Amino acid sequence: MQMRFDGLLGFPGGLVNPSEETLEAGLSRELHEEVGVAVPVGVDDHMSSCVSSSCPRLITHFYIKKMTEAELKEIERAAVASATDHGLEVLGMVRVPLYFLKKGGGLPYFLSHSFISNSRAQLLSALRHCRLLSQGELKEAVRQAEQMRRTHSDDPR
Ligand SMILES: O=c1[nH]cnc2c1ncn2[C@@H]1O[C@H](COP(=O)(O)OP(=O)(O)O)[C@@H](O)[C@H]1O
Repeated sequence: MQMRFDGLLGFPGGLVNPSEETLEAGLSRELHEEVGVAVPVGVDDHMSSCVSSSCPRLITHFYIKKMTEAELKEIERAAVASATDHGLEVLGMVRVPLYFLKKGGGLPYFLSHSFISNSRAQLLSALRHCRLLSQGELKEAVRQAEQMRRTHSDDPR
């Protein structure tokens, strides 16, 4: 995922006007700006679509692209070295911790942060779809994250 300019976590991507280009062409263009390398995206990579709760004229389309660790590392390097949006719209790529540590560390803590739009739900559906974590582990991570959020909101400031 990435840290966005507004301080929220989200996925690489952006707005596409479907009367001007296909969703996949628009996503490939945004990926090039945000991660600095060409990542070919096709209709077969489409995972889900959803009307945005914040703006009914906006539809969020989510794509999953499987890659090797070497490909991921190349993207991480390019995101800093050559992405035109680095330091502007994107403040850095982040890896999602797919493990549990004591006291909610790892995935639960990650999920307790703030995410743009429905990207948190998109992350959870991708982890489920790719079977990177079991249904039980995901439920437990969400439960611990909610508990942590409640604790934080009680913190005196
Ligand atoms: O990772 C994401 N998942 C779901 N929706 C997102 C995500 N990132 C951005 N959005 C939605 O898309 C809208 C446009 O995002 P953004 O302003 O970052 O696009 P841009 O890169 O074209 O400027 C946001 O207001 C938000 O509702």
